[in-house]
Amino acid sequence: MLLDVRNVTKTYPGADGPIDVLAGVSFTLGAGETLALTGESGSGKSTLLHLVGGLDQPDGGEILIDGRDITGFDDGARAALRRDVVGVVFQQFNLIPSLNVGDNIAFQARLGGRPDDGWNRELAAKLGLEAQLGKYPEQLSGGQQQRVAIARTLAARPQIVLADEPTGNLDEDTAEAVLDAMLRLVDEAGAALLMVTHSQHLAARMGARLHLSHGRIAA
Ligand SMILES: Nc1ncnc2c1ncn2[C@@H]1O[C@H](COP(=O)(O)OP(=O)(O)OP(=O)(O)O)[C@@H](O)[C@H]1O
Repeated sequence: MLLDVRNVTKTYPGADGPIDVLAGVSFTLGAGETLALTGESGSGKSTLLHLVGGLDQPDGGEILIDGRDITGFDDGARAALRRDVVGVVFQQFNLIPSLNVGDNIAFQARLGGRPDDGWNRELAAKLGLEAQLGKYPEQLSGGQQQRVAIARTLAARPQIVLADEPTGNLDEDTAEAVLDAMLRLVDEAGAALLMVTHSQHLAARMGARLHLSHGRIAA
């Protein structure tokens, strides 16, 4: 199994005592599978994505990626995980202002030692960014920046794509096109996608759905 999340817990300190944001969450995600993560604001969706992406540590439970429990990883191993295995698309796009769109797209793949200009061009075409390749992030609209961030993540060919509302800033048609591209690319690359979305419509297009409520997965 590509991703195996077992009984993960995470507690944050709150004004009225500790808050059990995740109170024992378990699920699996295999190669080629897509999973929509839904739940009310504050239900712990971003927290869960951060844990799977190795950006934060759970208080309990195990997160196995390709059979290896990442919860015991040190900082170096977690950085390697994000460089080589897991790709994240968060709500902040974190594009590099001094690099043009083409170089932003290529950045992560180059960092991971997997540069592939043909794949980058294909991604730019699929995400409608061909005309923007020479531009800099500040010259782009929010939706264009979001598509560059998605292209950059997919360019590195991660086995697991984690996306936190990746189409949140986009109009309906563009959101649909971006999801089309992500699903197709995940399918072609045999990767897996875990995507937070508030859109029931987009969630319905994913292979399965995980609904978080009160720290647990609701049936
Ligand atoms: N670093 C932190 N310290 C303390 N509390 C936190 C921290 N990060 C998140 N929380 C709390 O944990 C809960 C879950 O937050 P999280 O961002 O995971 O929710 P979410 O489901 O992604 O929400 P949204 O849909 O609004 O993005 C919230 O109550 C939040 O205030």
